[in-house]
Amino acid sequence: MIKNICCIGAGYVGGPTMAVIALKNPHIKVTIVDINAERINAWNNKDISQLPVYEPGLAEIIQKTRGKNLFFSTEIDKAIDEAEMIFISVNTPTKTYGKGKGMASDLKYIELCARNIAEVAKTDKIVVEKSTLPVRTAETIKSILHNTGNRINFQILSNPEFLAEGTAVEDLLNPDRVLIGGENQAAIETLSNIYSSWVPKDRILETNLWSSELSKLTANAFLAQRISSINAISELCEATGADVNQVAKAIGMDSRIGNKFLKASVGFGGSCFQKDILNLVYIAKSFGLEKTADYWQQVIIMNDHQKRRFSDKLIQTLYNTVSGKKITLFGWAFKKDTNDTRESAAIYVADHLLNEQARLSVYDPKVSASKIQADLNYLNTRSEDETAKLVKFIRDPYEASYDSHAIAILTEWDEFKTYDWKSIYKNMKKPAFIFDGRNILNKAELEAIGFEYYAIGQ
Ligand SMILES: NC(=O)C1=CN([C@@H]2O[C@H](COP(=O)(O)OP(=O)(O)OC[C@H]3O[C@@H](n4cnc5c(N)ncnc54)[C@H](O)[C@@H]3O)[C@@H](O)[C@H]2O)C=CC1
Ligand SMILES: O=C(O)[C@H]1O[C@H](OP(=O)(O)OP(=O)(O)OC[C@H]2O[C@@H](n3ccc(=O)[nH]c3=O)[C@H](O)[C@@H]2O)[C@H](O)[C@@H](O)[C@@H]1O
Repeated sequence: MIKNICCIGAGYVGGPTMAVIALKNPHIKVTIVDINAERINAWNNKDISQLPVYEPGLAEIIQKTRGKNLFFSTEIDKAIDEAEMIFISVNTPTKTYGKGKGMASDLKYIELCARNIAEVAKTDKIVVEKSTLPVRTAETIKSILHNTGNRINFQILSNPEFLAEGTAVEDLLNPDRVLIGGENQAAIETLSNIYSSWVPKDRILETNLWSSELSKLTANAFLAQRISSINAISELCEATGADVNQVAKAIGMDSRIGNKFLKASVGFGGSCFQKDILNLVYIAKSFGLEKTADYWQQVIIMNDHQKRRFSDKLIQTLYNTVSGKKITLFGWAFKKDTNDTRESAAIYVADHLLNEQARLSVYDPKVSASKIQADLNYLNTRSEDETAKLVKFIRDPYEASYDSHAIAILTEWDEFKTYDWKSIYKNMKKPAFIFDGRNILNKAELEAIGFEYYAIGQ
C-alpha cells in the first residue's frame, strides 16, 4: 500500500485535489511542491482565509489535514525522492511562441517535471498525469523517464481532473467518475485504491492511456460547445422575441439533451475551455483533419462573438458612445465562488469599453484591485498608467455604481441578487441601464424601479 505521495504543482487543481486525497487517506503522507515560493507560503499561511485558492469548503479541509498528513513545500527533489507516487499537476497553457503558437499546449513545464523526476528518482515510481494534456503526451514522459539509464521502473498513468472551480471540493468529494488510463494493471489498481477510500468502485473508470488523455479534452470541448450553442440561440432569441431561458428550459427537459450547462451568458471564461479546444483543434490539424478542426474552432469563434456582441450592445444602447462615461462592472471572476479570473469574459468586455474611452468602476467580492490591473495590462492594449487612470476598483458595490451611466453584470455572484436596487437606481445617472450578462436579475422588478434592463437572449 502506498504511504507517500508527492504532487508537483500547488495550483487550483493540485491544492484542492491533494487536500481531499489527504483527508480521505489519513495513512498517506501527501506533499505538494511548487517552484513558486510565494504560493507555497500562502498555502502554509496560519491565517486560513489567506490561502491562494478560494473554494467553498477548502479552508476547512486544509485546517484538518495540513501539518498532519498534508504538507506544502518548495523542496521538490526531496519530495520526489521520498514518494512512491508522483502526480504532475502543473500548468499547460496555450503556447505563446514558436510552432503551434496560439493553439498548441505548452508542455515545457511537463517536460521539466519529467526531467526532474528522472534526475532525482532512486526507487520505482508511479507517475500520474493530472494536468490536462494532448493525447499521446504520456509517450513523451515515458521517453524522458525511460532514457535515464538508472534502471528505475516508472509506470505512467493518466488521471485527468474534472473538477470545476467554485465547486471543486464538492466535485472532488462526489465525482461523477474518476478516470484512470494506463498500461500496467498493478499501477492502475494502486491509484484506484487511493480513490476508492471515498469513491464507489463503479465510478472509477479504467481505459487505455490515449483514451484517458483524449477524454479530458473531449469533455471540455463538449461542455464549452453547449454554452456556445445556447449563446448562438440567444442571439436568435433577441432577433425574434423568443426568450433564451424559456428555450433552454424547453429543450433541457428532453432527457436526451439534459438541463445542465445551458445558461446563456456573456461568454465562457476560465483557464481551460479555450485552451483545451484550441489544443484539440491543433491536434486535429496536425493529423490533417481540417473539417474536424473547423468544427471545434467554431465553438471559440462563437464565444468571442458573444463577448463582443455584449459590449457592442452596451455601447450602442448608450447612444453609440461611452467616451468619458462611468460604467460599473459587477463581477470580474470568470464565474461565481472563485477568485480565478483567467480568460474571464469581464477582461475582454472591459478592454473593449476602454477602447471606446469609457471610465470603469469595478466591484468583485473576491478579486483584488491589483489582479484586475494585471489582467488588463497582460493584454497590452494600452499603457499601465492609462489603465490605472481609467479603471478603478471599488470595494463597495453601492459606491462603485454611484453616478454611473450603466451597470454590466459579468459574474453571477449570488450577492448581486440581494442588493437594494432601488437605492442603486436613485444614485445613478438617468436613464439608468443594466446589462445583465448572466441573466440573474428580475427584469420586471428592475423595470418597475425605473431601470432600462437588457439581458442575454431576451
Ligand atoms: N483550473 C481548473 O479548474 C482545472 C485545471 N485542469 C488542468 O490542471 C493543470 C493545472 O491547472 P491549474 O492548477 O489551474 O494551474 P495553476 O497555474 O493554478 O498551477 C500550476 C502550478 O504548477 C507550478 N509549476 C509549474 N512548473 C513547475 C515545475 N517544473 N515544478 C514545480 N512546480 C511547477 C506553478 O508554479 C503553479 O503554481 C492544467 O493542465 C489544467 O489544464 C484540469 C481540471 C480543472
Ligand atoms: O478542465 C477544467 O479546467 C475544468 O473546466 C470546467 O470547469 P471551470 O472552467 O472551472 O468552470 P465551469 O463551471 O465549467 O464554467 C466555465 C465557464 O462557462 C460559463 N458557463 C457555464 C455554464 C453555463 O451554462 N453557461 C456558462 O456561461 C461559466 O460562467 C464559466 O465562465 C469544467 O466544467 C470542468 O469539468 C473541468 O475540469
